[in-house]
Amino acid sequence: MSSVSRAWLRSIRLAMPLNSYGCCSAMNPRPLRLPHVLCIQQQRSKTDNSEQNELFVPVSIKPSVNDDNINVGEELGGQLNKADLLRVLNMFYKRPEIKRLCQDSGLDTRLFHQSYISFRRYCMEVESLSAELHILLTDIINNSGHVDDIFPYFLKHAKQIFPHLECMDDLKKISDLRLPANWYPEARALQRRIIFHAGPTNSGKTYHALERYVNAKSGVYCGPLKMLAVEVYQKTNDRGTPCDLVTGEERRCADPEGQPANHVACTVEMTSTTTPYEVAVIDEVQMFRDNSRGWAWTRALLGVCAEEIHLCGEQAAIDLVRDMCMAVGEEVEVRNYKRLTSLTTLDHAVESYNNIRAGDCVVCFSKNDIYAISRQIERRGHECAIIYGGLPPGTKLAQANKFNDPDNPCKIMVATDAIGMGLNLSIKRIIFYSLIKPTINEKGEKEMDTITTSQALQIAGRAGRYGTPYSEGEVTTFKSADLPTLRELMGSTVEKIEVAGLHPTAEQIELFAYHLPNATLSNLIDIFVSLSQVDSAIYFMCNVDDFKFLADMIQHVPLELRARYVFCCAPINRKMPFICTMFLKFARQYSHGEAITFDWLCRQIGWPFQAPETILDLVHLEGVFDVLDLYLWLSYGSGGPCFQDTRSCGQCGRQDAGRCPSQLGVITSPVCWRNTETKAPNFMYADQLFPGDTDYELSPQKLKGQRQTKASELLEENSITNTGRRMSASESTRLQGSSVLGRRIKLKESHESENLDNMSVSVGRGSLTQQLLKQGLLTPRMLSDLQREWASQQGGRLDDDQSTDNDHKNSGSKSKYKRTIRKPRK
Ligand SMILES: Nc1ncnc2c1ncn2[C@@H]1O[C@H](COP(=O)(O)OP(=O)(O)OP(=O)(O)O)[C@@H](O)[C@H]1O
Ligand SMILES: [Mg+2]
Repeated sequence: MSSVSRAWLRSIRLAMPLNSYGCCSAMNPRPLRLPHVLCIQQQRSKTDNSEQNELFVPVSIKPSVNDDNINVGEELGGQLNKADLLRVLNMFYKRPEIKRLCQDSGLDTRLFHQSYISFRRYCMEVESLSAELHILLTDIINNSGHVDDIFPYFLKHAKQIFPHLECMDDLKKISDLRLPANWYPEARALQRRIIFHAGPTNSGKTYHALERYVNAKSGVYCGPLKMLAVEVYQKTNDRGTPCDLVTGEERRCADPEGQPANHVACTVEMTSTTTPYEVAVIDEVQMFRDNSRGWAWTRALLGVCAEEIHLCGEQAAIDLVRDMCMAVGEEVEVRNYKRLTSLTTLDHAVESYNNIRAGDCVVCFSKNDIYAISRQIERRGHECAIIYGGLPPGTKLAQANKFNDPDNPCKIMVATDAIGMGLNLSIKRIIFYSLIKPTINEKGEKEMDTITTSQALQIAGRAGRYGTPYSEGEVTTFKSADLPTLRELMGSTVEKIEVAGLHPTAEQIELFAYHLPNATLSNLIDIFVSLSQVDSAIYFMCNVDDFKFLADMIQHVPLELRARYVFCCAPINRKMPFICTMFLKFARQYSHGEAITFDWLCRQIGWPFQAPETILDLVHLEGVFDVLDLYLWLSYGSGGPCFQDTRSCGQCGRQDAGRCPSQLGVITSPVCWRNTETKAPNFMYADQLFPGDTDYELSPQKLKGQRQTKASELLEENSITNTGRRMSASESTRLQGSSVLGRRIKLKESHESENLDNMSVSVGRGSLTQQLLKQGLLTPRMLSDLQREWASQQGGRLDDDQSTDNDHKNSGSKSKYKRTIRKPRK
């Protein structure tokens, strides 16, 4: 981690007084909830100025060129002796009076020292000093002037290399985040009705809010996950209310002509704060406290222009919502709900893969575990649906649909906590494979920590959903040793949510850049965070590490600040080098004004590619999917903490900028899809940077739709499950030594109980069977007939062990088929 990041982290530690997750709250107990005015705090005290000052990087000063070669100072006062000059300057530096004067002018010891070094170098090296300074220095050397008289010249120099000294008050004003509600004048002009649907998981909170939404004249649903936004989009359209879908990477219009519908289901980051709605639903509002995404919920609550706002979430967030709304004079009506079905914590762990049965969902927190668990389950003849964060949304949805489909034999799910919020899945029993989740700490190090009560309850809450075949949910662990911890978590109540996230907006950063034109974007963010003031009784500054990481990565690429800001908001996994490389390439192409065509993209990602054969191939493919997602995200230029807050599109002047088809246009004028003069769609202009294949007749939405389809086809076809099945033992051997991940996977595989040779048989067979089923060449019935026929040809009888195996009882004929074919190979 760079020293800047470290400094920033130090500052954010100070800046986040009461993070409900973090150690800060332990060190710094939360003050009583006092009226706002009383508890507004500056994030750090004056004594912390030195930490702030560390963030300011001196600007190098180029000496002015003396064109006419006339050195007036030298002509009047004679040439300066360098040794004498150095002596005088050092004398100046050592004077305590000067130090005091500097301190009064905002120069702490560090800034004073840096300013002095720069000033000394300037005086010693410059071709000709200003006449006044030259004469003053000559006088001091000749004992006819006082060394303190250098101070005004020194201070002028210091202000040149540290421009913030001139505008500290302005910077503090810009970074004053104490009244975030004032950022949304449209919302403030309304008298909004706020209804909080509070209760445990599966209590019908979202259901009741959505009932109101669907029946309203217009509405926006703001969800925490793309999957949830898609679920609402589909359900709303199914009920005959046209509804659009807006996520960072995707736009779907209910209307074939692309006319916006009155209803929109979006991810919370995409909420428009300028479009008026009758009803807004903001789901999973306990996410206010999320360290990286919390700002999006805060923005949605404070900014959405709706007559009625329905919030759904944990009871733990009620007080916080009340406080936030009280500040703007809005009352909160709370509706409490009870869980609709039972959820029982079992008193025994699962312990063996043989005990996994239909309706089970095994939850783990690492991709390696996903691979290992799904293989073990598939080896026992069960098909698995797999959901984890890194999978593309389309694939996740397909997996969820497959699992929920009563006619699909796939009845076991392996998932990470990506399923943990709001989703309705046909799960009978949640099995925690582990209760330890890796997290990245402040120093960027990986830490293993037990999941929080809220996480445990949210994940467990997926079992026994109302309206599914499993009306009684169960939760347990895989290992017996974890059971007491789970019981403790399940018996705890979620801690009150104290603070909601905030994030600097593009406008604020732009104003900072105006005052500090030489600072890098990452540095501007550091300074902003460090200077900012928040009402710490209610708000905290979200973590901006990812933003800064991307800003550092593209710092050397010449970009306008707004475009740079858009790039840095891209939701990418910075741990994937391939994605980072592509991110840089996108930024470079953009900077050169070169079109980022789909053909160009395909060349970069090596399209068309073959189906992955090893886990490393698969990991790479996931990276490719993310790159396609990034491409789509950039082509919409969406997301980011402030984009939809722009009052009107910079290019076309459209007021409802949140719905402007080219959201990037709202921010970075070069790619607005409308012609500035005529306000007519301007496809050439829009397609300048993210054009479609060749067909400029299509609207940008359609072009993007095409790419989206192409992308999701790739994603679908090459999902992890297919790859997992394709992989054989010999193939996985090739992973050995090829990367850390490869080595880890190899290690895991070598510990797996069954031999890999067997796996390759069943795995390969599964894949062919699936293909045949998919192509319609084989029906499930034909398959079971075939299995029976084959079994009888092979000697017909299942051995005793197999016939009593629980797996077989639950998974039907398919598992028998696999066991039977293994025997001859042995
Ligand atoms: N009154 C109802 N009539 C019919 N179905 C309902 C009713 N209430 C809830 N449901 C259904 O029950 C399931 C769970 O409800 P819902 O998703 O609203 O729960 P929730 O409280 O929002 O849960 P979570 O906290 O997990 O998001 C959904 O499939 C929903 O459609
Ligand atoms: Mg819900």
